Amino acid sequence: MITAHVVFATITGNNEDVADIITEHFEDAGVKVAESEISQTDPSVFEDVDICVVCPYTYDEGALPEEGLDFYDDLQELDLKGKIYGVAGSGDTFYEEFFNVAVDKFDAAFKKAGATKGAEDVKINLEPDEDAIETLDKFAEELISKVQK
Ligand SMILES: Cc1cc2nc3c(=O)[nH]c(=O)nc-3n(C[C@H](O)[C@H](O)[C@H](O)COP(=O)(O)O)c2cc1C
Repeated sequence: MITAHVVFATITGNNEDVADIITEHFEDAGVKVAESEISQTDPSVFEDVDICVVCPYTYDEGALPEEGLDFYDDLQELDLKGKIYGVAGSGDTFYEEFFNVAVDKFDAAFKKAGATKGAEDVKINLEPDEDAIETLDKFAEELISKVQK
């Protein structure tokens, strides 16, 4: 059975919604999945699953979630060779060049840990709408198919 862990950081709920959509897709596809909030999670949980996902918000012109800084630092120190990862976040296009910068930063952290990118980064604007849900379903599907290869 394929296993996955989805970690989210949220202030107003949008990234929890993003994580819920991905988690539900995994469940419907028969993937054994856990979902947790970033400050309550040690990144070493990723060592025990096939698919690793982070859904972060971006704050203060490109800043990572404050409560996720330890997680972010520790993630880069892990050895995640052979793991499939994906990053999907919600930001706000109002912030222009800083739009969803935390997604790029987590992508770099997973790369540093040696994990394999299973799907392109997803950058959602605010609350996920119908189009965003479709994009997130595709994202989850791609991650699963990458494991099956
Ligand atoms: C003070 C402040 C700063 C923000 N800075 C950024 C930013 O630099 N880039 C971005 O994409 N979104 C930024 N946002 C928007 C949030 O990332 C966006 O509303 C996101 O959907 C919040 O996710 P959450 O509902 O999971 O907390 C900012 C929001 C606030 C209130």
